[in-house]
Amino acid sequence: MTAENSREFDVIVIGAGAVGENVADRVVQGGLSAVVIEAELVGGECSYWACVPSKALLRPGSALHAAQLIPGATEAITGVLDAEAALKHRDWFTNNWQDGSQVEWLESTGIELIRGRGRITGPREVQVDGLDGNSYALKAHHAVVIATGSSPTVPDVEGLSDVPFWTTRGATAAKKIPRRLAVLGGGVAGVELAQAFARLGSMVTLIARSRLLGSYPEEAAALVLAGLRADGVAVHLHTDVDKVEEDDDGSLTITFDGSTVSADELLVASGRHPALANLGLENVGLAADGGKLTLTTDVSGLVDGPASDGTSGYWLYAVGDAAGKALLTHQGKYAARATGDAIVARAKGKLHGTPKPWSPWAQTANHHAVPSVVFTDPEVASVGPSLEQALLDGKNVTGVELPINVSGSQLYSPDYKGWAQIVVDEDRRVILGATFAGPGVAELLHAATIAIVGEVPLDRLWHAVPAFPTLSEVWLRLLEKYGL
Ligand SMILES: Cc1cc2nc3c(=O)[nH]c(=O)nc-3n(C[C@H](O)[C@H](O)[C@H](O)COP(=O)(O)OP(=O)(O)OC[C@H]3O[C@@H](n4cnc5c(N)ncnc54)[C@H](O)[C@@H]3O)c2cc1C
Ligand SMILES: NC(=O)c1ccc[n+]([C@@H]2O[C@H](COP(=O)([O-])OP(=O)(O)OC[C@H]3O[C@@H](n4cnc5c(N)ncnc54)[C@H](O)[C@@H]3O)[C@@H](O)[C@H]2O)c1
Repeated sequence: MTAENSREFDVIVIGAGAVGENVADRVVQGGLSAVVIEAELVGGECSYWACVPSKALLRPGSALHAAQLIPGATEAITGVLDAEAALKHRDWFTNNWQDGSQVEWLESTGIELIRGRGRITGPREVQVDGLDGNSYALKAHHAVVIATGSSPTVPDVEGLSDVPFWTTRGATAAKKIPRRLAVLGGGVAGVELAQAFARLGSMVTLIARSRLLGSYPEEAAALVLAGLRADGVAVHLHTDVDKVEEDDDGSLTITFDGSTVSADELLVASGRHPALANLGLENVGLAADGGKLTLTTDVSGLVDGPASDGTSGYWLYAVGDAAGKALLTHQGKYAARATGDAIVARAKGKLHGTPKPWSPWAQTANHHAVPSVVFTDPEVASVGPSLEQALLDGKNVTGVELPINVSGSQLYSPDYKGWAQIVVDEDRRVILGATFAGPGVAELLHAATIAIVGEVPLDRLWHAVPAFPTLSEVWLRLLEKYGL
């Protein structure tokens, strides 16, 4: 028996991942009412099947390896990783896939939650098939926000649809470590999870149709490749998978390049696309273009289309993975803060039209400074364009590159291997991009992000003195090599 509940809110947010939660938080802080609709767990992919569990699975291996690299500590290491304890730690980190604490937080902020699947039925209107069996007809006074995240893109490989395989959900929520794991895809998810499982005891084969980490500089990817190989991962690059078959004993045979590999599990990590299917977008004139639906948004997250054509005012927004720009939690949350604040500002008549760059309502950094970290060992930390990308963009730039070899890296380990690159805009003499690869470099990244966002002139950056003996001394070496 279903009851129809008609409700009205200032803002309706579809999807209670990290991004949806943040939009709702900002609008409520701005004095508007908000409801979030969630079909699965409050907290979304990052908390339960992505960032958090994958990092929990990687951290024991990187902690052990860091100790193994330094004389004095190496001698103290007499055992191997305890996979069962690592899985238990991962379970703790994901709250055992229970979202009670996140629901408590929602309640404490005054955001209403409706559990169910949301679907847009018209301008400012959302229908929810509630998990409680009820149906909800919701109306938004100001805005509907699509924060539905992304779904794995599964490649068209012969036999794949007939066999059981893991997407990143299967891998991050694994209950045991498979003896043999095959990984299809050499992007961030593929390399991180290949290393995590190799260090936890799996024999891992990674097959990538191009090089590893295609959007990062080759020198950085080469260090990650060496790290994977040192952990015993068999890596096959520039290789297409031809066929996947299930054997009588339940194992899988993967055929590629005329050879085969057997595996107990296959992880398909070949990219993601915005989760926009069955969202009712056709009801507001947004149809799939050539099969896949993507949305175009302005700097405030406003969807380009019927919602911004002036007929029904500004009301439809997309943020986070659903907007398809930077599929990263921190960048999605940044976009969420800007979108939430833009909705409030428009509701209060403080914002008309498109917000100015770098105003609180504009996601300007999405176009200049998106930081990302590949949490392998060695790590890769990058922000802004690589030299290759900047040159493709037609910028007048100089690249400065060097191996990381400073007192801080020697202190880290006598065998430390790292690489760094900065990209200098010659017209403005500021840094446009930076990449660091090596153990422990993730914490170097925010300095680069600040230098880029703040457009700090190189001559002033020269006065930012790195402490001795830290990895940050690489900044000084880079500026010296540039010619300061
Ligand atoms: C293996 C892996 C590791 C990652 N590691 C990192 C990392 O270390 N750092 C990082 O920054 N990023 C990482 N990411 C990316 C990160 O997980 C995403 O960028 C982030 O989760 C996006 O947040 P979101 O809120 O946009 O979407 P999601 O977290 O996917 O949330 C969307 C929510 O919407 C709900 N939903 C969807 N459709 C509907 C509907 N119709 N009605 C109601 N609810 C709906 C879903 O159930 C979901 O809860 C990783 C991704 C993967 C796959
Ligand atoms: N540390 C992090 O921040 C982190 C970790 C994991 C994932 N993520 C995010 O999640 C997103 C998805 O990660 P991902 O690794 O799945 O995507 P990705 O886009 O980084 O990599 C996809 C890989 O799959 C390969 N591929 C695509 N189609 C293929 C095909 N038909 N056959 C064989 N290989 C194919 C690509 O060449 C590429 O190597 C990323 O965009 C990233 O932003 C972030």
